[in-house]
Amino acid sequence: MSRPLFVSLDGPKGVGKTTLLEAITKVLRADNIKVIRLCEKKSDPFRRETMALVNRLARNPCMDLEWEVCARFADSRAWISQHVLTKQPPYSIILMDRWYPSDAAFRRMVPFAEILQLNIDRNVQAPDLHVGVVTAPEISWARAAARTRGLSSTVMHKLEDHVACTQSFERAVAKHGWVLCRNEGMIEHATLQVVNEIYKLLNDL
Ligand SMILES: Nc1ncnc2c1ncn2[C@@H]1O[C@H](COP(=O)(O)OP(=O)(O)OP(=O)(O)O)[C@@H](O)[C@H]1O
Ligand SMILES: Cc1cn([C@H]2C[C@H](O)[C@@H](COP(=O)(O)O)O2)c(=O)[nH]c1=O
Repeated sequence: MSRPLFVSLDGPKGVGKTTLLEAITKVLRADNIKVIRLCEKKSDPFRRETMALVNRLARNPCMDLEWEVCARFADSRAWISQHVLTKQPPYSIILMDRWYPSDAAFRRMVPFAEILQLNIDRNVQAPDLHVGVVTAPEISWARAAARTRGLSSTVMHKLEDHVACTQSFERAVAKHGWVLCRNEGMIEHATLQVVNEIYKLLNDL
């Protein structure tokens, strides 16, 4: 297959997505594979306005605002799909830090399935391999808090919200058949699991 293979890693805060992406990149590049590392947050030209809206939603939770937030995230991903993903070189692997349904797992009012549909309706590119990274919420919460940058969340401040978000990701992974990667153990184990999934996919193409 000459088009790039699109792999996304998603999951609650602090589960180790960035750490894992770095480790996977090293392993693949050591095998002479062209790896393009992307991050939804940094590829999105409308990010500042959207996060301002997410902040407003956190202060004033209501259905209309929540729909607006979901639509904006989906619009941004449609933009990235069209202007960034299509520009990547053939025979490469795109590793994306967060993609849909990231925001869906943070939402409490708009149903998960409807947020997925918003993305599908806008032709947001679906990943070839969708990896949901999780840990027990207490572990990711503690790991995130111990980082120099801390939790680094604009709106996520309570462990109970993080627990709900983790459960939401776990349900989505099970329901949609995404690859579940538990990262409670050593990072090398999680890395090997995801790399093996990527090689399986490459072999099947
Ligand atoms: N398997 C592991 N064992 C121990 N510590 C780990 C493991 N994986 C990641 N960590 C550590 O956990 C912390 C959170 O990891 P990381 O920043 O990669 O998470 P993240 O999912 O990218 O977070 P965010 O969603 O906030 O961007 C980091 O300090 C990282 O070094
Ligand atoms: C905390 C939080 C996050 N999101 C969405 C916004 C992005 O798509 C991701 C990234 O969040 P991060 O803080 O950069 O890890 O999640 C959200 O929609 N609502 C939230 O409360």
